[in-house]
Amino acid sequence: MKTALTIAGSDSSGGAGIQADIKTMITNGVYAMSAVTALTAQNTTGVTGIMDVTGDFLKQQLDAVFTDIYPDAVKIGMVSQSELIEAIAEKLKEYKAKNIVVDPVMVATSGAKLISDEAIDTLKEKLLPMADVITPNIPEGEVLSDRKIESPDDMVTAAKAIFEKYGCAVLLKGGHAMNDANDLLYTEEGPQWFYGKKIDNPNTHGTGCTLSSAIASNLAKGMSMKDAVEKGKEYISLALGAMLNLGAGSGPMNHGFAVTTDWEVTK
Ligand SMILES: Nc1ncnc2c1ncn2[C@@H]1O[C@H](COP(=O)(O)OP(=O)(O)OP(=O)(O)O)[C@@H](O)[C@H]1O
Ligand SMILES: Cc1ncc(COP(=O)(O)O)c(N)n1
Repeated sequence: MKTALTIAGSDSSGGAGIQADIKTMITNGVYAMSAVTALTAQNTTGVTGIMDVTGDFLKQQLDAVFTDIYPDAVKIGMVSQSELIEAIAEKLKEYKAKNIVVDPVMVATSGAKLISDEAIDTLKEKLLPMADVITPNIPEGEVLSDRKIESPDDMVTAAKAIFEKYGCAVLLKGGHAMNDANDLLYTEEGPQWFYGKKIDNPNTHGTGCTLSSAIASNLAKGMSMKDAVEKGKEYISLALGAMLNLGAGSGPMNHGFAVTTDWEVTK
């Protein structure tokens, strides 16, 4: 069985962060592991508290994982402090991690800021150059490219700028901001659009976490970047389309739409 590691924050409501990542990885057929960067007290209406782990403890978790069950892919999500980003960069280099997917999480759907300004600089300097692919949404793409993104043409210009600056593939997600759920992948082969039908579902908590984990799972299984993105997008469309409706705010998706309860113990 292929294996994947998520390095991210815990979402107590289970729709985003580590919990979304693990549900996604299981449903996509890989063995899921985690290194927790922070605990959040969070539900579908907002984040009420964040408690970061220490850099040393994050390193301990990464040592424990990499020295025992080596991950075939690594997904990185919420990391709010520079010290933690530095710890991740150091350990990924030490263990020669492969298939690194960075979701540069900055602001939650509910509006809470999930990264310090100083950490954004460290992310740019230390982590993005190590990534195989980064998956910014439109506001994150604006921060990383230093330009406004207001049209599909702007998305191409921004993704190219990010690709050239950090030397990694860029999946710029149109999901929240543009009319359709069209995402742009920029690689050394240039731009490629992945078209998606916008699903009329307000429950989009954790869509970014979920897509990046699906891509990491697909890379772990040996897919090309294009196939990993295409299949990842299919997965998120089905999870959103399952129309789960939980909580008072922007609710979670049904990550386990393909999981069956129709099993029995054979005697
Ligand atoms: N309503 C929708 N219908 C179909 N696909 C969607 C919808 N909303 C988002 N997506 C898709 O979900 C994926 C995640 O994109 P999105 O822009 O929502 O990321 P994000 O803002 O980082 O997510 P979040 O911050 O909520 O975790 C993309 O493939 C996007 O196209
Ligand atoms: C621990 C954690 N990580 C990431 C997100 C972003 O996801 P979203 O923007 O969908 O709330 C989150 N809310 N919580």
